[in-house]
Amino acid sequence: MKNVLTIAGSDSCGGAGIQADLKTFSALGTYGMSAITAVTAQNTTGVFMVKELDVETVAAQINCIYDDIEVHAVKIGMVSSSEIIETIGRCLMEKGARNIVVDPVMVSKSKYKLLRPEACAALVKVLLPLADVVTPNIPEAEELIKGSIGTVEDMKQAAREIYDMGPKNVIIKGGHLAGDAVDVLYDGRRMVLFEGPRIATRNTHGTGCTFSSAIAAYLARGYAMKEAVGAAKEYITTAIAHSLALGRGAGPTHHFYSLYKKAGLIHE
Ligand SMILES: Nc1ncnc2c1ncn2[C@@H]1O[C@H](COP(=O)(O)OP(=O)(O)O)[C@@H](O)[C@H]1O
Ligand SMILES: Cc1ncc(COP(=O)(O)O)c(N)n1
Repeated sequence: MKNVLTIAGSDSCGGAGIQADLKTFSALGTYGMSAITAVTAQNTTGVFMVKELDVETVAAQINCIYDDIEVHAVKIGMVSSSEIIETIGRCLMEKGARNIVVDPVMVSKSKYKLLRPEACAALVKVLLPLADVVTPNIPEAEELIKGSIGTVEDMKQAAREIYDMGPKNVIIKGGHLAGDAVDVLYDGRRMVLFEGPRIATRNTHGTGCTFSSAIAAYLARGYAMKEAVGAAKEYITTAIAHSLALGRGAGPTHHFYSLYKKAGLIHE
């Protein structure tokens, strides 16, 4: 069994954040662990409250996991303040963490700011250089490069610019553009495109969390980066295709569809 850690925010409605990450880790046959950075009160219609944890609590969660259990990959999601970002950076360096996936969460689909504006610089300075891969969506990539992205060519250029900020690989996710759902992976030498059909649904709460956690799970299982991203793309496409129309807003992805289908529990 491979063990994967998520360092992220809790989403009370279970569609994004820590909850999406742990479901993804389980569905992909890995053992999931968590260090919570903030507790959010949210549902499919929006984020209603955010309570950041203090840095001692964040550090203690990370340290006690690394002191006891082998961590084969770690995914970092919502980290709202510079202090928490710096603490995570320090802990991961001290513990020699490997297979680090950074999802630079900034704003929720429901338009709530999950990263304090002044913490963006710390994210770039501390987390990007530690990342084996960073996975911005289009608005996050635009914020990082301070420019606008409207085409796949723009995504490639953004990937080059973000690569220069220090991560070993960059994926720009195309979920926010029109047309097919195209993601671009850049490793400093080659640009690889992952193309999936765009699924017509409003139920995309937690897609970015699910995708980055799937990459972490596959890296933990020993996949090379390109193969991990390809497998994660298949996973997220299936999870969106069978997403759940829960609540009055954007419903969540379905993590157990592939497993249930294989077990003969789903008949279509
Ligand atoms: N409607 C959709 N149909 C198919 N794939 C999608 C759709 N929306 C997003 N994706 C894919 O889901 C993954 C997460 O992307 P995105 O939604 O852009 O991230 P985020 O949740 O961070 O905004 C990417 O692989 C993207 O291409
Ligand atoms: C705790 C937490 N982490 C991340 C997201 C982003 O997910 P989305 O962009 O789908 O709203 C979220 N809404 N909540």
